[in-house]
Amino acid sequence: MDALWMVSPLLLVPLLLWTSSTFTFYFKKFFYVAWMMFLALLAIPMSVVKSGGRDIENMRIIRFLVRHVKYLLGLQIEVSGQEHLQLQGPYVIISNHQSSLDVLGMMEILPDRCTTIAKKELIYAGTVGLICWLGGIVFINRKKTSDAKNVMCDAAKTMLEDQIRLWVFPEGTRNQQGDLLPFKKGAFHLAVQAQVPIIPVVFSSYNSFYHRKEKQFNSGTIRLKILPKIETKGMSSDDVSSLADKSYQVGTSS
Ligand SMILES: CCCCCCCCCCCCCCCCC(=O)SCCNC(=O)CCNC(=O)[C@H](O)C(C)(C)COP(=O)(O)OP(=O)(O)OC[C@H]1O[C@@H](n2cnc3c(N)ncnc32)[C@H](O)[C@@H]1OP(=O)(O)O
Ligand SMILES: CCCCCCCC/C=C\CCCCCCCC(=O)OC[C@@H](O)COP(=O)(O)O
Repeated sequence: MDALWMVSPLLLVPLLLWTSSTFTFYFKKFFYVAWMMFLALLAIPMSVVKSGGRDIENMRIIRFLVRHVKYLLGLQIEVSGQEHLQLQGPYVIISNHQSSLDVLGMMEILPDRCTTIAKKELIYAGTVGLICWLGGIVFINRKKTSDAKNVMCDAAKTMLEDQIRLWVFPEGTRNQQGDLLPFKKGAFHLAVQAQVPIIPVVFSSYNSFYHRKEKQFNSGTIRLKILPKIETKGMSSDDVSSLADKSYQVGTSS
């Protein structure tokens, strides 16, 4: 009987931990990173066997392996406007960027032959970095604008030569304020140089279930709205600013 009295409060500890929302926050964050690292570890040999190295077709493997992760985190993803992605050939997708959780929404709708532009630091993220490289992700150095621009100019050519679609986060960084930061110009130069349409995608705010400051990570729904394409045919570099402004307005009003 004495032993039971000593053990029962101890049994409460995991229960209290489990119900504490701060614990849930850290647990889910840790689990997300660890699980993605593990999935990347699986994806690396699969990609090497399938394509022999860096190849955009490896994005199919990544997309397939990531799609269940939302369930493990208690998230649902609702998509509208899927028909706007049913275009032939290359295009540029632009979307707002809130957190690394955006990868989940991205993999939900990622079209074939589509990869993304990311900061070069991501390549050092262990197995995740390696699978990003194998998936053909285009890395840019944000601290060296001229290098970043050159890489994106090359990407415009590769898009056409290899029939590739590119996903760019035109805010250039993560933003959790529920609004849109001013757009950088790279995505619009890219679309104009390749003369391909832009497809805006709007992620709903994560604030209803995820708060970094308050350490909250509850269950919730991510809504993805795919908007009609914005044409760039016939545009030149002089039109880039107005194209960026127009895309920004489309994004803020959706
Ligand atoms: C199976 C397991 C799996 C595990 C996980 C797998 C994950 C798999 C994949 C998911 C990966 C997701 C990764 C997400 C990562 C997201 C990011 O990293 S976001 C950060 C990086 N991205 C960006 O920064 C893109 C947006 N930025 C830009 O486009 C910028 O414009 C820039 C090219 C970086 C330049 O930046 P900056 O100089 O600060 O800004 P601007 O004001 O835009 O430009 C200055 C000046 O230059 C002109 N200009 C810009 N680009 C070009 C160009 N390409 N060509 C010519 N000129 C250009 C621009 O017009 C400005 O001049 P102006 O006279 O003022 O107009
Ligand atoms: C050994 C190194 C360990 C590092 C572990 C980190 C690995 C991350 C693991 C899982 C997350 C999977 C998805 C990763 C892709 C998301 C990357 C991301 O969102 O990068 C941030 C970038 O957009 C903007 O960054 P800044 O806020 O401007 O800076």
